Amino acid sequence: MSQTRTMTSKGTYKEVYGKIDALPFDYYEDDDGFDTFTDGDGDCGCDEGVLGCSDPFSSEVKPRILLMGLRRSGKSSIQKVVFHKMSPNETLFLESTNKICREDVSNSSFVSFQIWDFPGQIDFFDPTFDYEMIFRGTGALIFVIDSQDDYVEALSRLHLTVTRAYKVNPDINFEVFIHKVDGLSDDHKIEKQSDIHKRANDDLADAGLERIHLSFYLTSIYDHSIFEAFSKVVQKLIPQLPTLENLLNIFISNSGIEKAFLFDVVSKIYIATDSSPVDMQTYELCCDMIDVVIDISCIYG
Ligand SMILES: Nc1nc2c(ncn2[C@@H]2O[C@H](COP(=O)(O)OP(=O)(O)OP(=O)(O)O)[C@@H](O)[C@H]2O)c(=O)[nH]1
Repeated sequence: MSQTRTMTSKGTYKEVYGKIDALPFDYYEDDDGFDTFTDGDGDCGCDEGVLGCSDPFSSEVKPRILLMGLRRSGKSSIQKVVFHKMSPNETLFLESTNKICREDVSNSSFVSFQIWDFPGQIDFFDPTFDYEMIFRGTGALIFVIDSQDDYVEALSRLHLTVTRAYKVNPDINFEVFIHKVDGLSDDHKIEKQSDIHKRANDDLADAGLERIHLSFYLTSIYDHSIFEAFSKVVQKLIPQLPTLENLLNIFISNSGIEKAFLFDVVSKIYIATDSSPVDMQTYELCCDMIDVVIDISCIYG
């Protein structure tokens, strides 16, 4: 199969498929029908010692996280900011995604999954798309809604996506990111969240599908909310989570430490925490401390 696989300095692998209409049926087969390109950052090569990527081309099946939503809702920005450390302002210059972009995130034995970024404009329910294959191997479907835009169309697309996906694979975790909330006041945020929550659940109830559970998050790439939301999405895909939580509970009760997070240092998502509630300020402080440690280790390392 003609495809490009590159590794960025952040420990992520990326495969880009040229033509989305070539993806479905022969996805895993050799096929020269794919156009290819790299991620363009010229940032290839695996720094094995730092990132611990012992087997970069392992064929092991990883949980799949899909990023879906209307055009310009912010899907690629989320991926770039969380996994490529792109600064939020740089996302203003991102071009629209017109190809399904699949990326392996393999930072540690716990953080190992694939992200599939879908172009906003595709109709993946077109009969030529093998959406069954896509949903069958999916662990989480993140649907991004631009909260600064009118979200009527986004809600109907969300409903369509979720109902189709659920029929194929009822085990998918459905995660809705109410995104770009940086432009909203606190009251407005809560208002939008409850409105979107209500409308999305009403649509499901009308279709007799109230058993489908949607989780909602208020997110923005301009603060830590996107990292926190992604942390929660990833945690649901980690089978060892209860054990990790228990270990952290034991750790804080024996050490007198107030709060413990187990971080993926590369992305700054936390893969587990003890069972006391997460206070956003503590999480932000820990993220900043990680940055300080990395900066200092760069100076002296
Ligand atoms: N204010 C604000 N703008 C954001 C946020 N996230 C993304 N954006 C902006 O939204 C615009 C679209 O972002 P993209 O990431 O290209 O959107 P996309 O969903 O990948 O778009 P397609 O590739 O066309 O499907 C960019 O100008 C981003 O800077 C956010 O949290 N807040």
